[in-house]
Amino acid sequence: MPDLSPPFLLASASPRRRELLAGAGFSFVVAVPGIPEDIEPGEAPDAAALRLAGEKAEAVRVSRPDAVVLAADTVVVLDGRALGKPRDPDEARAMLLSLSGRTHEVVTGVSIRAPTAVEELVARTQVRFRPLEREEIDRYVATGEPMDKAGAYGIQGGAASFVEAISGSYTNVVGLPLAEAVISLRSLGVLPG
Ligand SMILES: Cc1cn([C@H]2C[C@H](O)[C@@H](COP(=O)(O)OP(=O)(O)OP(=O)(O)O)O2)c(=O)[nH]c1=O
Repeated sequence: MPDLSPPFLLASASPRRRELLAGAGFSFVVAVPGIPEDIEPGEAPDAAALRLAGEKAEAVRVSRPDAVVLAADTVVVLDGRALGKPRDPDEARAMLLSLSGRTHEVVTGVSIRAPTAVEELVARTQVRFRPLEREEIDRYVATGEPMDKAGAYGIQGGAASFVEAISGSYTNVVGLPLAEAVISLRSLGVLPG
């Protein structure tokens, strides 16, 4: 895929987002937004994901108004409640137990800010977990992998075998819905074709 012109910035510290975007053939520079990522009490998960994606993009855009800035925020939604990253291993265990044997939704808000226009989207994917044994949850949490991930799991890692079914975008679950992002970049006119 050709380079974007103007310059393309990924406003993210997430190695997953970097890998997904690079794997899709984009050239970009990473800028870490460094903003607090708290969901406000009573805030709907979709609204929170979109707000946080917008704040991350804006935090980078203010110092680079010449660039196209892409940011995203992913939350896991169970019974209408957003699960972010676990604060500690106990919370990771509790999150995984609550997801066991059930279907949840993974929601990613994406914000793309170009010099003269903005595109925002929310992608949703349904994920069904098989029933999990307490021991395997303990073993998984002990690997440390859940700690920097929404819902305390990585579908691309040790939690792959937890997933019985998925409906919707896989890359959305990993943190960046690529097909939707490319469509938005096209409609901003910053991606040829
Ligand atoms: C559900 C799930 C989430 N995740 C990750 C994607 C995101 O990196 C993370 C959710 O946290 P986010 O706050 O969306 O992203 P981040 O803090 O890692 O990075 P940044 O805000 O700087 O862009 O969870 C996986 O890697 N695999 C999964 O299966």
